[in-house]
Amino acid sequence: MAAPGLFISFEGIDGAGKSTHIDALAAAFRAAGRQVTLTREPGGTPLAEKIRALALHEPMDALTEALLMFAARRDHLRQVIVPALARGDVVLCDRFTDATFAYQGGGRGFDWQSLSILELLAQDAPALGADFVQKTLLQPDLTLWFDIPPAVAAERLAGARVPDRFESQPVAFFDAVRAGYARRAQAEPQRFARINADQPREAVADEVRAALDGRGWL
Ligand SMILES: Nc1ncnc2c1ncn2[C@@H]1O[C@H](COP(=O)(O)OP(=O)(O)OP(=O)(O)O)[C@@H](O)[C@H]1O
Ligand SMILES: Cc1cn([C@H]2C[C@H](O)[C@@H](COP(=O)(O)O)O2)c(=O)[nH]c1=O
Repeated sequence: MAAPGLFISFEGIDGAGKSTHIDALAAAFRAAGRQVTLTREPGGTPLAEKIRALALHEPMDALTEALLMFAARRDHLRQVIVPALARGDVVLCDRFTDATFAYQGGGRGFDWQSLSILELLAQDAPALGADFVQKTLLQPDLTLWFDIPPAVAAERLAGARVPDRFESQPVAFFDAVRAGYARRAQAEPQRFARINADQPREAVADEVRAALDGRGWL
């Protein structure tokens, strides 16, 4: 019998270092014989990538930003995530719904209750496909939260690329985003693994591997 699908998300403030570790984890799963779908949010489909370009570069208010994130996510769920999980793939996703609560909720100050309603709407089950039958919201099986002080992340990003709308925010914004992630992690401690990202790459990789060990996935 094919292995059931597995959904792992990678979260953290900009520059935390999550992208650095996604490819290594994909290689580990492939070496274990698993089919891997590597994707990201906002993005992952042609439509969602167009939304990403708008959300990262065009001026807009917090509600517009939140609506765009969920619109992109719905298309991504329909086109990529749900079909991949149904095939039995390991889905490695660079950000998912926790990012909306952390950035639009924590960072922009948008209220969490409204975000929860949008989350429900974006996952409206019948329209996600006949195979998508579930009673609860789709959440990752594991969320790796790369936690780092904003000043350290900013130093890593400095000069690396032209900053987008989020990357150009002040440290205080990322303090609030980080607090948003902490709140999500506290609410669902079994799903979240906090990775201390303020360490050399090898030490971070060891923590990532330790978070996977014991779950029987690799
Ligand atoms: N442990 C580390 N120590 C020092 N520098 C690191 C470490 N991990 C990653 N970096 C560097 O920090 C920068 C940001 O890393 P990366 O792009 O992986 O972060 P990210 O969390 O994916 O950021 P973003 O969400 O903004 O794309 C890169 O230049 C990367 O080489
Ligand atoms: C999913 C999601 C993302 N964001 C923000 C977080 C980042 O600043 C960018 C994505 O860029 P990355 O370098 O690929 O991580 O978008 C957000 O504000 N809300 C979300 O839901």
